[in-house]
Amino acid sequence: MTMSTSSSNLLELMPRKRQRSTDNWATSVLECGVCGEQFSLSGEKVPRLLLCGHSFCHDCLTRLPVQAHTLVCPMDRQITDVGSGGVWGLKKNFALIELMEKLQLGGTRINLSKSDTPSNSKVESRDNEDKKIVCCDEDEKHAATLYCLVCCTNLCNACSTSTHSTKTLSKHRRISLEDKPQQPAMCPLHQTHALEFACLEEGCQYSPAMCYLCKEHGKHKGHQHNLIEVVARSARSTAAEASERASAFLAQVVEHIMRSQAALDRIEGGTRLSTSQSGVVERQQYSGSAESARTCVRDYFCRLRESLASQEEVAISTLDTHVRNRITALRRLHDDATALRSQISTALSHCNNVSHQDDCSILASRSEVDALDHMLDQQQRQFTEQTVAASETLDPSIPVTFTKDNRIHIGRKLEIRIVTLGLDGAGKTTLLFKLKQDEFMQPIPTIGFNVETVDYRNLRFTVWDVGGKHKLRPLWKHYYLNTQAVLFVVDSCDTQRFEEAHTELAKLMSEKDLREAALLVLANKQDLPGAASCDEVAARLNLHKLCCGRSWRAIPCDASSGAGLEEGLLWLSRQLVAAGVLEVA
Ligand SMILES: Nc1nc2c(ncn2[C@@H]2O[C@H](COP(=O)(O)OP(=O)(O)OP(=O)(O)O)[C@@H](O)[C@H]2O)c(=O)[nH]1
Ligand SMILES: [Mg+2]
Repeated sequence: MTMSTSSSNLLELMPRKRQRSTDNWATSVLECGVCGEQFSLSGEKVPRLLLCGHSFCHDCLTRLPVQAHTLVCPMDRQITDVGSGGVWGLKKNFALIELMEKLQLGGTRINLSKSDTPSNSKVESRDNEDKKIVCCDEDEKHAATLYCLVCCTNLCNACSTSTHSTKTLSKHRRISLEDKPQQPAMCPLHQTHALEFACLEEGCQYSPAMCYLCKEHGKHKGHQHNLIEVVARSARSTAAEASERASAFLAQVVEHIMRSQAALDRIEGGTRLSTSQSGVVERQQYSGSAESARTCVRDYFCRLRESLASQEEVAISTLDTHVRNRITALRRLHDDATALRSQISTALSHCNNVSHQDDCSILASRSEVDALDHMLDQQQRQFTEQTVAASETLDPSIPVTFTKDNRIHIGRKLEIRIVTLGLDGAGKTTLLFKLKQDEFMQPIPTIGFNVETVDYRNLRFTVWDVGGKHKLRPLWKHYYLNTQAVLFVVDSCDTQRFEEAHTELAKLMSEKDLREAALLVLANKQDLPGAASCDEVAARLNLHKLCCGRSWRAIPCDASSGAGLEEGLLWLSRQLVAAGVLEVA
């Protein structure tokens, strides 16, 4: 649509000639400048505000052309940004609405729509318009206000008095023009007869109105019928109900459009027009929720990078300290060896000299040579011992391993502390022996604890095995501190005690010191007939619920063959080690 077309449309929409008295200021202020109809508190005639300050009714605004989300004011041609929501997005003129409400409450004689339904307000304002153009039949310049039921004339007050001044005429009943009875429509076939009846036959539904002659002798003869006003009343009430429903539905849809538009604006952000204190209209950028979410993600990763950077610094400083210590130790070794070399060279040269002496002289030096030989022997033994002890210092490699919490371990073995718990007789000690010596031994019930180190790849597990007898269980808590993993052993054949095992495990899981510890449940004694499967053990111990949020695993095993132990150690190492030069995985 071009601007010239819109201008011609605007002309159509410009105010009609108004016939209201100018002294009724409230009426003229509360009219739409385009259609001249009165504003209403809501609905189609509600006043909406343009950027230039002019207000027009919603109905007229929806008929103005919208180009690139802008409207041109019909009064001063200033442009208003309406956004993608169109006219619905324009602010209502609440000041005007408030004024109308106040006038209504104060009883000012203005005809505000109370029903507020768009259709009602429209019909009402059109009715008002029509009523106003009824001229007095005696003098066309006057507006009629009365209707004489006898003379059937529209009269103004003055003409009513002057024309009905005689004794006979003064008795004529005159009613307000608003109450004037409607003129009955006449039958197109029998023009002297009014259309008084409505035909109720299905075939006549498109032209049901009929006069007496049509009903008695014409095409509706014998048809079901009723009085036209009765049928019309029913149709009118149906239409009114439908109008009310449509109005409510429209309001619902408009509300939905506004809400969805508001949600879109909130997500996308954009530009908002606002009026400063000095009255200047300004455009303000505002960010939507999408941008806020992006900022939140960026902040999170920024903090993560900062935390990683500081962890990296700590790790590098640990490495530097390690390297410094290694270099210092190597230098000391080197210096000691250099001093020793000098001592040995001196002794060597002395021995060489003595060996070339004559018989008498060599005999005199004999004790001195023996002492030298003894000293060399002693130093060589000491040197060999030191060299063996320093073999690791002489290894130039620097093995590095990282734990899951990004701590660094430098050296061949990363030490991990584990505690083995479970009911008495579950097989904890048997499993420990199997791990350590690869032997199936018949242990006696543990009173106190056993501790062993088990090397696995680049890890060194220190495994604490604590007695599981009922009276020893209160001692378990002394083994929790700094424990990185718990091995909970269950006798898969002892189904009667699964409940007891569940209770003990539940207590362990609530321990503060074990909050970060990984949990490996070993369903032991799988070699015995009647052993419950690992899944059954997991279900009976309710592991999925008990260990929610923790790193855990249940593995079937038997201590007699060692089956399942390798898998368990591998799983543990993967839980505790992130990466390293020797790579666990
Ligand atoms: N067949 C079979 N017997 C096992 C297995 N594991 C343990 N046992 C036997 O179960 C019994 C109890 O084993 P222990 O290792 O002493 O049990 P525990 O959990 O250390 O018991 P407490 O020290 O009292 O807490 C011993 O007779 C073991 O030989 C297994 O996998 N298979
Ligand atoms: Mg034991």
